[in-house]
Amino acid sequence: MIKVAPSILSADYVNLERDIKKVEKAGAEYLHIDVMDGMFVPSISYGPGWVKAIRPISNQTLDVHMMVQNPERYIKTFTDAGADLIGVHFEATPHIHRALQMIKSNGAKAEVVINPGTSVESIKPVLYMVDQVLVMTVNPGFGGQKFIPEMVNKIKMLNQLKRENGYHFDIEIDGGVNNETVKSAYQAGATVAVAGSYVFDAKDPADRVKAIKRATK
Ligand SMILES: O=C(CO)[C@@H](O)[C@H](O)COP(=O)(O)O
Ligand SMILES: [Fe+2]
Repeated sequence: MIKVAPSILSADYVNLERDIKKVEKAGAEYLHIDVMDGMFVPSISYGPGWVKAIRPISNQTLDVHMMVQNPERYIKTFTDAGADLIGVHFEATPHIHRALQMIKSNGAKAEVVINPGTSVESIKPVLYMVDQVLVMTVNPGFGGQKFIPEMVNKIKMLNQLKRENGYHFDIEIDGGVNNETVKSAYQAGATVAVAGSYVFDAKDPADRVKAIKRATK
């Protein structure tokens, strides 16, 4: 069964604690926190203050997706705030190896993220050192977009590289995930599913977390 990472981007910010408790109780192992800087992506979302505020009210893995240009500048701020896992985009820095090293040396799990237009080939040199790879299944910047099915092939390639080299990283998908789109990704080897609008735009977010899990039984 896939692990579920609800993205608070689509939660009710005024009732954030209530929404987080609902998905945690429903069995969501991760909480996905989308940090957007208005440069790497057009939107601006929230920063380390949110991670610090959420840390004491959730036992979930706090999964920080940094959509930030030159993320090295902020890694320590986010690990100090309580992030368990930090994702940095291959496209956001000329120093992806250094950025991943920084995450690990600050005590968090390190994730490399690739946009839909970036190949698996380009991140091969850092696969030996990561705890998780995030395959974007939409172009980053906004919730509520449509899953790009062509990305499933990248999951297959990553899964094969895992097998061939004895790597243990998780493979996460992010964007347009629901109880239907998750199926092919799971079959290809995805182990963690981010879902924002599908979970939080629903009347009952707990049901949606369970529906994603059921679809991958
Ligand atoms: O990183 C992002 C968007 O850039 C995501 O984490 C979104 O929050 C996913 O939203 P949905 O596509 O599930 O609505
Ligand atoms: Fe995300």
